[in-house]
Amino acid sequence: MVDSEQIGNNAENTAGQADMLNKLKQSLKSGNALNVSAKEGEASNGGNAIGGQGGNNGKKRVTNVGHKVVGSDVELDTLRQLYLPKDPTDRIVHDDGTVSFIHAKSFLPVRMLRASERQRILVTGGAGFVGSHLVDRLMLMGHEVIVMDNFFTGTKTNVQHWIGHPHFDLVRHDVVDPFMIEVNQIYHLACPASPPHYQYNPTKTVKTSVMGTINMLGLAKRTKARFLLTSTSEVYGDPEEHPQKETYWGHVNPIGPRACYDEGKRIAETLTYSYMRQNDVDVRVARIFNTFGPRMSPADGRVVSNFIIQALKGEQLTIYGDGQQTRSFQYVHDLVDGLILLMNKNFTEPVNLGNPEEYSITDFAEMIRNRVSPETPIKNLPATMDDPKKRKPDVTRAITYLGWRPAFSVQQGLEETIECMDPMQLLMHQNTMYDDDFDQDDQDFNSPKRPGRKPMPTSAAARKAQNREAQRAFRERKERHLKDMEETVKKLRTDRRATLRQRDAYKSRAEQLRIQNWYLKGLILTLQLVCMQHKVVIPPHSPFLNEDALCEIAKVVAPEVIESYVKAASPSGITKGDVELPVKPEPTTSNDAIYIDEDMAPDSPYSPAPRMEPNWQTQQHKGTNVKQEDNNISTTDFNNSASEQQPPRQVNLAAIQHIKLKIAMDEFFTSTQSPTTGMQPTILQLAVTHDPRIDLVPTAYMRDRMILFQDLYDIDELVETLVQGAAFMGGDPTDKMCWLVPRELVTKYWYLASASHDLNVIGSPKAQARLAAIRNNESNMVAHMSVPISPRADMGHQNSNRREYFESIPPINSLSPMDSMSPSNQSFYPQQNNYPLPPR
Ligand SMILES: O=C(O)[C@H]1O[C@H](OP(=O)(O)OP(=O)(O)OC[C@H]2O[C@@H](n3ccc(=O)[nH]c3=O)[C@H](O)[C@@H]2O)[C@H](O)[C@@H](O)[C@@H]1O
Repeated sequence: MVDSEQIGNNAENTAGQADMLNKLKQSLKSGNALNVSAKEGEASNGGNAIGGQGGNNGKKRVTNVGHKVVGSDVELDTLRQLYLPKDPTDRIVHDDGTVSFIHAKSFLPVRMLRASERQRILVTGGAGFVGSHLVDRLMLMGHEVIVMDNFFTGTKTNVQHWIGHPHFDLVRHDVVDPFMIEVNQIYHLACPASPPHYQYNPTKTVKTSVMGTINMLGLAKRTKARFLLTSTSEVYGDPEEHPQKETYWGHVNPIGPRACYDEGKRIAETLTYSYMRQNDVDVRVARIFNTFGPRMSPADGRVVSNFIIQALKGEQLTIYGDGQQTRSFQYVHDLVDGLILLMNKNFTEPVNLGNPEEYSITDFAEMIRNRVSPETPIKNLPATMDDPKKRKPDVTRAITYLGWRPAFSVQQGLEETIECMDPMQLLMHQNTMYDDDFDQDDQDFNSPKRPGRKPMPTSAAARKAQNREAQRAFRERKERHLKDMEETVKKLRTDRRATLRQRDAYKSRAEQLRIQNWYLKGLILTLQLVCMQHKVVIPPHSPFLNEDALCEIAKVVAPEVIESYVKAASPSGITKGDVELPVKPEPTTSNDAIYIDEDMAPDSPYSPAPRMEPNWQTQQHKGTNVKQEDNNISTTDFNNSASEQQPPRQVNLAAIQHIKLKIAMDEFFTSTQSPTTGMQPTILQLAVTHDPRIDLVPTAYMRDRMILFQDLYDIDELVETLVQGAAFMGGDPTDKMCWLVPRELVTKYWYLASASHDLNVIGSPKAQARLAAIRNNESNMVAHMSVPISPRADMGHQNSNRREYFESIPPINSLSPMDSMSPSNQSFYPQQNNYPLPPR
């Protein structure tokens, strides 16, 4: 269990790690943090080496590596360019999490070799830690290199700086499977080398060692290539001889956890020499001792990378066992030198390649701790099984036959390795697949989960459980996604239906407007023709003719025209004497004022100035009380006498009525598509000046009468009665037969109706049939039965209004016969039934 205090401390540690690493790097460059005492020309082995043959005492700081004799010599700085961490220049990482790769690439210069000197070299495992350094050197030497790797422990990043080079090829291939290629040399490195890696899948490790080596030896046999096997110090097992010479046969537990690797390499050596003896394959065998250097993965699990990372992160250094076991560590460039020398020298016996600088693991841990972070604690964990107690190479053979000895001190190698640790990689390196090797108590971090693949559990059961969990999560995600999709589709369908409905409504409205437009154009044309016929000059269009305009018009038209206009606009319709030009109304702030258009309001900045409405727009209406409430305009108290004192109102009743009538008429004409000849102006309309509202009364007969008797009635009251009470029964709206009007209209304004028509209509079978149909709600006519003209009546109200309206009508046979044409004779009208009659 990790206690909460420790978690808190660890969280702080994590936050400061990036800073800490950067500081370390900085100070490392200036040689301070690690207390590095190794200077050029100064002997140094850190004082911890157990010493031995070929020790590093007195070693100079290395600046050049390789051997001229085989052409592998190169400056260390050149190699450093290939592995020192730097910002990648071949890509641009974008803020949205995408990356653009740039193809333009420059490579380090490689040696120019004659064709006869240039070798085609296959490096199996060439993308791994050791393999990639070998590839760098072979490339710089001017050879053609083919890297084969299955990327189990290797990465493309290790060799990416050569990808695209004409001398370089990269093949993703598992060496367990046969591979055909024409080559001159084969460096066979492919096999995981770190104990946690090779013990992860022991069977695969054995297959890789055995089948991989057979495949490569077969290839060498066929192509007559020279074959170099990278064997290991592990073939000596837990050695009883110290230091280990190549002649020592080893001490290996064939059934232990390390056997897959130890025995695999031993059989690989057996196979190599079998092919040599049996098939004349030109072979080399290198027995590699513990090696470290740049490009070691933070997840490698071997002691050098583990200790460096732990020290850099301020974690406990983990020593397996008592720490008295020894190892000899060599820097990777020395190993690569040895491998190239071995390949190119004529020596077929196995050769140890290692640095005899020997350390106990405890000493090595303290050395790294003291040089990186002295406060870092060291912790002992249980020993791993079959862990060799000591290991140190006898490199006499390498010195004698190859002229090779390790050049790098462990200190210099460590400096370079630490310098090359990528801080980002270190921070990412938490909870690796090997965490299970440690007790839970030893987990320094309870780090937040990182996105991406989970670490691979070590046990098969845990892997299965992880797979099951992943599959379940995937299923759930899929189901959620499908559900979301279904809902989206449903919503889109609903939206589509609504949009289609709206589109249809717009279409039909557009069609109505088109017809209305056509009709209005026709009307204007007709009016123009009439005006031409009667030599009337049409004044320019203006919603309100002001004083100036009227004076202007008066210059070109007869004075009677102006007089007519003013007369029509005056409330009484009577002018006294000379023409009375309308006066400009006083601006009002009364709440009762109704402005048809906001722009026409006196206060509006858009109001045309000077502007003067005709008087009829601002008159006070006798007996009429118009209120504006919730946009509803109600007219009440028709019968109030003129004597009743009403406060003066700036009410535009005439304009409102005009608009109501106009809207209603538009509706009729667009819905019924009836012929409109009935709306053509009558002779009286053309000849006699009259209130413009009369022009909107649908029946010509009624219009004429209204003009004739316009001095006898109150136009406002009459129009209001029509607007509120007239009902359209369908058919041609200009046909008086198609209208029902309020009873009041017939009784009060009897002179506007025709008694003979009344008789004819009521007594006619046609009227009876119509009314019967209306009452029974059967006729198609009912479907487009119209309604009170009032624009307030929407469709929803129309039906109920209509029903109530016609239900109040008695059966036709109960009506009293009209026995007189006299308007004064009230028996002429169905008194008791109180039902309205259509206008004549
Ligand atoms: O590096 C190498 O060249 C060699 O590494 C391994 O050999 P081994 O000596 O077991 O390598 P490490 O895992 O680095 O272990 C070295 C010693 O350090 C100890 N160790 C390792 C890791 C750690 O965190 N703590 C720790 O005490 C191990 O128990 C062992 O005693 C491989 O088995 C060899 O094939 C290979 O040649």
